Amino acid sequence: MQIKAQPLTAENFAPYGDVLETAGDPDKIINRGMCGRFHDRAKLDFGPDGRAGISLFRAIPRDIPYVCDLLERHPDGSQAFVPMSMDSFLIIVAPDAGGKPADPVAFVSAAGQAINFHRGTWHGVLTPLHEPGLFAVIDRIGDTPNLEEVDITPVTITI
Ligand SMILES: NC(=O)N[C@@H](O)C(=O)O
Ligand code: NI
Repeated sequence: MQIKAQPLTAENFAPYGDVLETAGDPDKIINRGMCGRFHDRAKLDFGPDGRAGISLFRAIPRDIPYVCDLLERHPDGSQAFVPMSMDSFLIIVAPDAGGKPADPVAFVSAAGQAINFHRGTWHGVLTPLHEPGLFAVIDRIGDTPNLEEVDITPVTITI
């Protein structure tokens, strides 16, 4: 199967998670007028037994077309990917169909956008498209594995 990644927007990503971006006016002007705060823009969820963690990922950029043959989800918490460079990256998600992923959907972010997968969202692993592939990842730290992985029929993704 081949799919084309669509531009990432808050609307088209809403079934899967949140898009973090400084679009429009800030919610608050702070720091004596020197900073706009886009306040509380993601639904973070770490479950009753977990806690929030920030990790840094340095991932190898992928070439396009990109073949995705694995999806995963985190049943116990959300996961946010925040690029530490002004580069686009590839986001692959899929609706759930009886505990397995349905056909995937792909998005490509604009520079300056970040995402937060809601708890349990089927997704491809972090997929940078440019060096340095450096991201801050905010997700659940806890005692459970919090990871379900599923091999899928390979999907070729273009942009
Ligand atoms: N496993 C891990 O830390 N990362 C994955 O969850 C991922 O989505 O990249
Ligand atoms: Ni993940």
